[in-house]
Amino acid sequence: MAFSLSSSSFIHPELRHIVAKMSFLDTLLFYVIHFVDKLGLWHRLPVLLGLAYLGIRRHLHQRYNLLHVGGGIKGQKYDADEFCYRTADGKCNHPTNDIIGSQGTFFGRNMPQTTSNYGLLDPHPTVVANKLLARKKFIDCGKQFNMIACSWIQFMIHDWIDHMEDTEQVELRAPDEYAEGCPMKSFKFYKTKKVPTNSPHSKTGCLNTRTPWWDGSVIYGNNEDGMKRVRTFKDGKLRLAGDGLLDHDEKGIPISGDVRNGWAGFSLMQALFVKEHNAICDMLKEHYPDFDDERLYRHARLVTSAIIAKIHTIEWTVHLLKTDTLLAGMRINWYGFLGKKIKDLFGNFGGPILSGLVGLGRPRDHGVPFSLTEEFVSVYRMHSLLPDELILRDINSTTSEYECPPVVEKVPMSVMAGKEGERRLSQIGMEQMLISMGHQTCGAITLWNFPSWMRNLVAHDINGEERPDPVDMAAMEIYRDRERGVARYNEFRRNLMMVPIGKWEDLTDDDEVIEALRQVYGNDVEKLDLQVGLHAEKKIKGFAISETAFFIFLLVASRRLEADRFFTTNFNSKSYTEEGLAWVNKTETLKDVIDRHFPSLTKKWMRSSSAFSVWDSEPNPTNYIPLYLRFATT
Ligand code: HEM
Repeated sequence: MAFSLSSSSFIHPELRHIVAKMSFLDTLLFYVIHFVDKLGLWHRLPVLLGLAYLGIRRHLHQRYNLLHVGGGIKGQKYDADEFCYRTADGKCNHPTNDIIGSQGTFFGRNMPQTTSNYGLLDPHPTVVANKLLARKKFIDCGKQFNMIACSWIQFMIHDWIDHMEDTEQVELRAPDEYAEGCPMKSFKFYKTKKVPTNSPHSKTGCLNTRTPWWDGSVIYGNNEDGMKRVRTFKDGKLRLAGDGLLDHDEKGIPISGDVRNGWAGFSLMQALFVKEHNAICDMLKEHYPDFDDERLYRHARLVTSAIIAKIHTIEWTVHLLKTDTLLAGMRINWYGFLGKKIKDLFGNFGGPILSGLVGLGRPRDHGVPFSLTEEFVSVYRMHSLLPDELILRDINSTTSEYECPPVVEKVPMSVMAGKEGERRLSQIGMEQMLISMGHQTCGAITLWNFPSWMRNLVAHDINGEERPDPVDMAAMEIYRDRERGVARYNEFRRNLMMVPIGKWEDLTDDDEVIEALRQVYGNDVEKLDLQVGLHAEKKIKGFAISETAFFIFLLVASRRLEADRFFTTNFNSKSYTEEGLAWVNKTETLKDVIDRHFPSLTKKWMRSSSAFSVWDSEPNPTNYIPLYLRFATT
């Protein structure tokens, strides 16, 4: 039966082999989304139907787009009651296997490694970077997203993912005919480390040097040594300098959970959440005077990590994908269809749809142990969010309320990175930096917008030390996806059950882009690199990213919550304390966190509805949300 359905002429011929693997019921569900996809319709549907479409899609991705890598690594059972806190290296979170999700485990996959035979240099990454990625003129993303939003996502990336490097280097040398226009004729970098996996999907896999859980490792570190470095071992608190910013070691490297490839905006986010952690410690100590340093630290870490996850889910993502359907969808992920008020009153009684993923009785991994995936890394390559200059504003000006303060200086972003960035940040101070970033729009995720300064970038190693060989990040990103066997754009879409493109006009209506694509890839749409496709794709109104990238988010954003014991079984007062849970519950937005530490700052400077939108923009009109969804979205 499944065969006859899958071979139906209704299904795009290139998707039939995927459908052939499906159960009868899933094939029927696939028909529904495929029908909607063919009409290009889901984002125009009324909210409830849009949510139903996304619900079906997520279900199918959970069934067919989660592949476990590294079956050979055997973990052990452990006593979950004894480890009812987030450990330094991410061990002891999966209910029955202590290793899953810990530092140094494999990246998973959402689809098999590419089956295409294109070579690593076909076409040359430098040519792709020059012709399609390099910024000609800064393209901003309007009022939707500001530099705080841009720094926030780097803050998240450094919580979740980073590939372990090999000790062997590779050199990329621009072909002679293009060398002229290149910022660097050649550059060297370390290969990604590949290790045997014992998995059917891929013989080798890559290792994550960070803990993939949403555990705040960006401020707490990814192992015992990292954790010791950041703690004061007094009252549960973390180290901060006297000016409220991160402390530094004798070499000028910040003391924080992750110090690789940072810049002042990223460091500011770290410092803000260290402040939050320390404020939670104070609150807990007041309510529970018997708690010792260790207990205060453990509870405060759980609470801080949950606040970070919550802000990302119900605020940052909603601003990235600014549509009513996603506003409802993301809040339903946290609070459920019945909304916050009902959840506050009755707790989790209705399962994931009615009461949300958070606080579910048990973690759910859909039969595939939790990890973040290669494809997830690829869709988060969003360096075009970064501008070329940071615009500093005069916060002592007599500007009237909510007006954009005047510019005092435009500082090249390259200067704001690394140690020099840290030095500048301590001169600028937290408040001026927050207000300046709040008022600056960030870059749009589109072609010809890759920051110029990152094409000759001094990168940093895992200890925050400068690398001797600068790199062309734009070319390197193309190389990385190929090196890691991530499918190119069309194969990626097919694997996500999306209709592939047949010609360049299916991707974009921009003639200039089509001409440039032809120059680089000829008429071979299969050759199109994933990054180029994601950046060129026509966007859904309100979305700052492509639809193709979004379907990976749809799967992984839920998974980060529902697979984690501390957002499900252990999201309770025993692990978090009564007061800790109340702190998570009352914190809804980044503005709430900023207000806690700088009580008059947003009142004076922020007109926008969210700290992630440009601050002098008009607040959102109350979105049209149908009556039956009002309680879910407020
Ligand atoms: C000043 C800011 C930033 C600098 C200097 C920077 C630099 C770098 C460098 C050097 C790498 C490693 C490249 C490699 O060896 O493959 C990297 C990886 C990456 N960056 Fe950034 N980055 C910045 C901001 C951002 C932002 C805003 C995002 C947005 C999401 C982002 C997302 C990523 C991702 C997804 C990776 C891949 C990680 C992996 O391979 O596991 N970065 N970045």
